Amino acid sequence: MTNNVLITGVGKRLGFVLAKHLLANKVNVIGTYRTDYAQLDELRDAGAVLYQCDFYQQASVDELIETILQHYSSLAGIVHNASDWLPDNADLPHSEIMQRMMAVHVSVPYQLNLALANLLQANASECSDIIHISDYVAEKGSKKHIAYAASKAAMNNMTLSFATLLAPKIKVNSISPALLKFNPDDDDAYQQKALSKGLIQTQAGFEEVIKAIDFIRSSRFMTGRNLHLDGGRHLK
Ligand SMILES: NC(=O)C1=CN([C@@H]2O[C@H](COP(=O)(O)OP(=O)(O)OC[C@H]3O[C@@H](n4cnc5c(N)ncnc54)[C@H](OP(=O)(O)O)[C@@H]3O)[C@@H](O)[C@H]2O)C=CC1
Ligand SMILES: Nc1nc2c(c(=O)[nH]1)N=C([C@H](O)[C@@H](O)CO)CN2
Repeated sequence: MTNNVLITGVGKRLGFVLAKHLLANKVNVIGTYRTDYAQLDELRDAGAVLYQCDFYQQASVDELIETILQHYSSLAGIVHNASDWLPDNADLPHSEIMQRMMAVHVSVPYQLNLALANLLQANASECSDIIHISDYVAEKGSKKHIAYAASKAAMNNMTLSFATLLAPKIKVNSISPALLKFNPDDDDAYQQKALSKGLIQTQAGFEEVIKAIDFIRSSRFMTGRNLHLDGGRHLK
């Protein structure tokens, strides 16, 4: 029985660690990357099949879909992890910022879900999964990442629509983390401010999401839901 899981954005951080975790658990990982980091060879050596795809280039997305449909007859899951955390003051026109946020967090997951639904239906086991990796700010808003937060909110709305459309075989859920892991250029002041926003004032770590993904994949009943992994931010 094939156990193929497509993960988008496996080049670094959560996507990379998640791919390693699933490979270690005998999952056939199909990964997409934009930048070809040296560490991707670790995934290749562990058996992952990786495809380069820039979600900002529709031709690249079309090629990815065509390639997956040609090479695979079933999928056990899709994890939409790829994401670009663009601030509204990025050195781009606001029109481009919004277009990019909607492309990577909404349009491409939408296209992949519809194009690959039959492969998810063909999965031999009882259920298949679509997991949208969203963000706590989808429900809170963000004064510095307005377009990003809006696109993650749209992603959560797609969870509701696709869960209804694809039930009962395919479960569709969101995971909404906050503060998983700082980026290297986050200074101490920023880190302290970000930590102070939660009741549990620590970085969750990527393992928090990996455990949530393992739970969702083991569930036979949860669909159309949003797992909040946010350290109690909603109560501050
Ligand atoms: N880290 C955190 O604290 C939090 C993370 N999240 C969410 O969790 C998920 C993982 O987070 P994290 O690992 O930090 O994310 P990163 O921003 O570190 O990595 C995102 C990945 O997506 C890829 N990507 C970005 N833009 C594109 C594009 N246009 N086409 C194809 N791939 C692209 C990146 O590729 P490249 O390296 O080439 O740019 C990278 O591999 C994301 O969905 C994020 O929004 C939510 C809340 C908190
Ligand atoms: N694609 C990304 N999305 C987000 C990131 C990131 O690094 N890449 N980081 C965050 C932060 O954790 C923020 O919530 C607090 O610093 C949010 N989304």
